[in-house]
Amino acid sequence: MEKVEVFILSGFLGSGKTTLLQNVLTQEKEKNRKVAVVMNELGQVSIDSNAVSTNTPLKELLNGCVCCTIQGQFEVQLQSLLQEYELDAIYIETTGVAHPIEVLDACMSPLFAEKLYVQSVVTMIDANRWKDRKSLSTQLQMLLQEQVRHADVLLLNKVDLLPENEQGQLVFEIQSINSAAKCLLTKHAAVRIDDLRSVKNIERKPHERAHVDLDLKLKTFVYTFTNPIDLEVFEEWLRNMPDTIYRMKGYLRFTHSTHTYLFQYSYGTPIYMKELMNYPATLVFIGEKLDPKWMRAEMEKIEEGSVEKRWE
Ligand SMILES: Nc1nc2c(ncn2[C@@H]2O[C@H](COP(=O)(O)OP(=O)(O)OP(=O)(O)O)[C@@H](O)[C@H]2O)c(=O)[nH]1
Repeated sequence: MEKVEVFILSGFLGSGKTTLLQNVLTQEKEKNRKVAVVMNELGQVSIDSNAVSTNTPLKELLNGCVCCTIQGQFEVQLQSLLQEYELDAIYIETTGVAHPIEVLDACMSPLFAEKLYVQSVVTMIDANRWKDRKSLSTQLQMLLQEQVRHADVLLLNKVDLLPENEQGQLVFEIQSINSAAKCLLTKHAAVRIDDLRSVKNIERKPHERAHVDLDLKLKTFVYTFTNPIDLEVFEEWLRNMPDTIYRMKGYLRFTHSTHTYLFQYSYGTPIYMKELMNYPATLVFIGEKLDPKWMRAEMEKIEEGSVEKRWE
C-alpha cells in the first residue's frame, strides 16, 4: 500500500497558511486526488474551517496546540482519517505558534510509520512581520526563527506589501538561518504543489522548545457581539488597541449593512470580506497579555459606542 503524503503547513499567526491551503486544495481537486485536512486552532472557535469545501474530509483540533497540549487527540484524528478514507495526501495546518518539529514528531508516531510519509514541512513567513520581528517578545522571535530553521520549504509571503529592493535582504537573512530549505517568494501563497515536494531530505536539527502554554504568554479570547456594530467605532478601537494583539479573525455585522463580513487582521492590516452566509458575529483574538476582563469591557464599549452613534 502506498503511504499517504503529509504536508505540514507551519508559520506565524496570519502569515498565510489558510491561503496556501486553499490554493493547494484547488490544485489537488484538479488532479482528482483524495486529500484530507487537519486544522489546529488555538481558540475554541474555528473560523478557518469554512475555507475548506464540505467534500474535503476535515478534522479540527481546537483550543490547544498539537505540538503540546493536544497531541493525543491529534493521533486519534489521524488514525480515524486513515481508517475512514483512502487518501493520497493529508495537509496539516498548524496553529501560528506551533513548533514544526513537534508536529512532525506527532506524525512520526510508530502508529503511523507504515501509513504516512511526511513530504515536507512548509513554513510561511509574512515578509513585513519578519522584517519587523524585533518588535515581538523574545520568545516569539525565537519561535519565528525555529519555524524557519526547521522548514524544508520556506515561502516568503505577502511580498506584494514589501518594497522590491528589500526582498534580497530578507531572503539572505532567512537563508542564513536555513540554507538547506527551498526558499520561494510568494503573493497570496501562490505556489505549485510540486514546489512543496521535490525537496532534499533535510537533516532534522535539535530544537529549542517554544510552547504556547509553557514559554509563550499567548492567549486567545473569543467574543460574540449581540448587535451589529458601527464600523467607525470599531476601526477607532483597532487604531488604538495594544500591539500585543497579533491576530484577529471572525465574523462581524455592521450597522451600515445587512451582510455578515469575514474579518481578518494580521500585522496591522484589517480585511473585510462580504459573506454569503449568516454566521454569528464571533471574533477570535490571539495575543500576548490578553486580559479577558479588559477585552470583554472593550468589546462592550464598542457595542455601547455603536448604539450612541446611531442616536447622533
Ligand atoms: N496582501 C497580502 N495579503 C495576504 C497574502 N497572503 C495572505 N494574505 C491575507 O492575510 C490574512 C491572513 O491570511 P491567512 O491565510 O488566514 O493566514 P494564517 O496563517 O492561516 O492565519 P492563522 O491561521 O490565524 O495563523 C488574510 O486576510 C489573507 O487574505 C499576500 O500574499 N498578500
